[in-house]
Amino acid sequence: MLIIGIAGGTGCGKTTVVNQIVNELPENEVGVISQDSYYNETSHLSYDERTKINFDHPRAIDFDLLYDHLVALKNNEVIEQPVYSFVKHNRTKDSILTHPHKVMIVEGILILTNPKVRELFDIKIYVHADSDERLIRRIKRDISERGRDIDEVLLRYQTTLKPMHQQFIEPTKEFADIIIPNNRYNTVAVDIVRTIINERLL
Ligand SMILES: Nc1ncnc2c1ncn2[C@@H]1O[C@H](COP(=O)(O)OP(=O)(O)O)[C@@H](O)[C@H]1O
Ligand SMILES: O=c1ccn([C@@H]2O[C@H](COP(=O)(O)O)[C@@H](O)[C@H]2O)c(=O)[nH]1
Repeated sequence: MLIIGIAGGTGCGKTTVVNQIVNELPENEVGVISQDSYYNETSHLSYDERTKINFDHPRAIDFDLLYDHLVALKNNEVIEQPVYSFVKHNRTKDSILTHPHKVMIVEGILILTNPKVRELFDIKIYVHADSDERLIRRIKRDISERGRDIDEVLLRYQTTLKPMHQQFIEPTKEFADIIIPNNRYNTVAVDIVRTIINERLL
């Protein structure tokens, strides 16, 4: 199994890059794990308390579960990947049966911050987009897809997204084997990553 970690700040285009890679590979050979599925289970908190969580700090993520799931997949076991709701700020009661594949892609803002998880990656990729570009994309996406308004996104950006990005996310660029510049759609970089995957799969 080849495990690829794709990190980068919110709105940099990780999900988009993953989809571009996956779309060109045979369906049965690639699986995707999202770090977002591994936000801590917080049913013991009220909705208001959950809105105050700092979702951009590494301690918001259940890295132990993510690590256990990746090891299980490596051992050819099927896992139950939790499903997260950005509207409720919590895991739902559902899970997705995720089967091991020749290529497993793990994407998320903080996945390169955890040393144990980082060690499991055969290829580490960091997707870069400038912070103004990321903020614009985040505003548009969170309003249209995640039930937020402009004040919520801007307040969160100033209070947590920006400082956490500088403290935890941007520094993980140094762990990357490949950095994809993604201020514009970068099909050349995606082609290169796909070629590397195909070579490793031979
Ligand atoms: N290179 C790009 N240029 C313009 N918009 C992009 C680009 N990559 C992604 N987007 C858009 O930006 C938003 C955030 O992208 P997404 O892939 O969800 O980022 P991430 O997963 O890193 O948060 C989406 O609406 C997506 O369509
Ligand atoms: O309940 C939540 C949990 C997380 N977030 C934000 O999501 C992004 C990470 O997702 P990307 O798809 O990589 O953007 C992170 O910046 C959290 O702040 C949220 O808004 N609500």
